[in-house]
Amino acid sequence: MTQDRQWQVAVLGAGAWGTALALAMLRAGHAVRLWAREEKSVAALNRGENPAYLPGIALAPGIAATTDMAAALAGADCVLAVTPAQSLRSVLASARPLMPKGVPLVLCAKGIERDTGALLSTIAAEALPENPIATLSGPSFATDVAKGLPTAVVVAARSEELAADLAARFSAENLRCYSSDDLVGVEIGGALKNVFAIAAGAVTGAGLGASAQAAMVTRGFVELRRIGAALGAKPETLMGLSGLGDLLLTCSSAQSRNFAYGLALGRHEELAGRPLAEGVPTAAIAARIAADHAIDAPIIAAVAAILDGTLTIREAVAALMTRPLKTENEI
Ligand SMILES: NC(=O)C1=CN([C@@H]2O[C@H](COP(=O)(O)OP(=O)(O)OC[C@H]3O[C@@H](n4cnc5c(N)ncnc54)[C@H](O)[C@@H]3O)[C@@H](O)[C@H]2O)C=CC1
Ligand SMILES: O=C(CO)COP(=O)(O)O
Repeated sequence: MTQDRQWQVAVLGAGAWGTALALAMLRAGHAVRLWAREEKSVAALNRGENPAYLPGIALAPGIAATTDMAAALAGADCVLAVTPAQSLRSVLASARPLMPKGVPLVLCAKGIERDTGALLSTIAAEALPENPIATLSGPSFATDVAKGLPTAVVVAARSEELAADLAARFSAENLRCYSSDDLVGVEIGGALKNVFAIAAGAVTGAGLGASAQAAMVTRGFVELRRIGAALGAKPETLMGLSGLGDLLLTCSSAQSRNFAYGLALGRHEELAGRPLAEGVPTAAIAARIAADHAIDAPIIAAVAAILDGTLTIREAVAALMTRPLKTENEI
């Protein structure tokens, strides 16, 4: 990488994904400052580890971790927002007075704001109207990226030029970034797949079989496309990495925290204190968005009802299996 392509990148959020992306940015040749909420995370990160979120993975030297958001953001050419979706609004409110003017803000969380139904790009546009917004999504477990395993993601922005520039700057030997001008489509794919990953885990946990699993993921994908269409996503985006790609990954692997959450749900195990499962808040708001748009989304509605305790998995399956018959291609 030539010197003029080297950026100062600020990463806000030092959990599994923020740390993995900080490493990816280093590998792509950038200088990286990583903002963490907790002092103890900073001390560990500056020792080359993140035992709370990426246990057992040695971090290459070069990430400058800090709890001082002003120091993290000072002089940044680009900012990655990598805290959970439900905290984005408050994190960006803190960043607002410190944010370098005009630099791209790349949203890396996957979710929809539970209380308002706002997409993360809407929250960001309200909080930081002077910064161009992009999103990075796709099938990418933090541990895989942190270990430098080959991974492909998509970077989207309304400006095709910005998306292509970010994708080129973020790509490295083992991180291949495609670009897209479909910001909303990429966001929706990443947010909604988490709901189906919970459902897939629950199907497995409840012992409903591989056939049920495939049917659920396929029909879930129909619901994702319906909601995507209503919110302005391009259909082909949802057939790509952030959509089908991330569904394939997280609906088939207990490495996914959403799948693991569903697995615990299906097995009637304790749910409190589990790692972050973004699909939990997103299921509730996605069900409301579907209802508000009169979109038929029975799997999302079932997941939301199971999570709020008003439906059992057994009842959900019975209801889904006895819905009126229809042609398959009704979108
Ligand atoms: N872990 C993964 O494999 C991937 C995660 N993502 C997405 O990235 C986002 C973050 O996920 P992870 O880093 O994996 O989560 P995590 O649970 O590993 O870490 C979350 C981080 O955010 C911080 N945090 C939590 N609430 C906060 C708040 N209110 N204010 C400031 N900081 C706060 C925590 O201290 C922690 O450092 C999620 O939306 C997730 O869906 C996307 C792709 C891959
Ligand atoms: O989004 C992810 C991989 O693409 C990570 O999924 P989980 O949050 O379910 O672990």
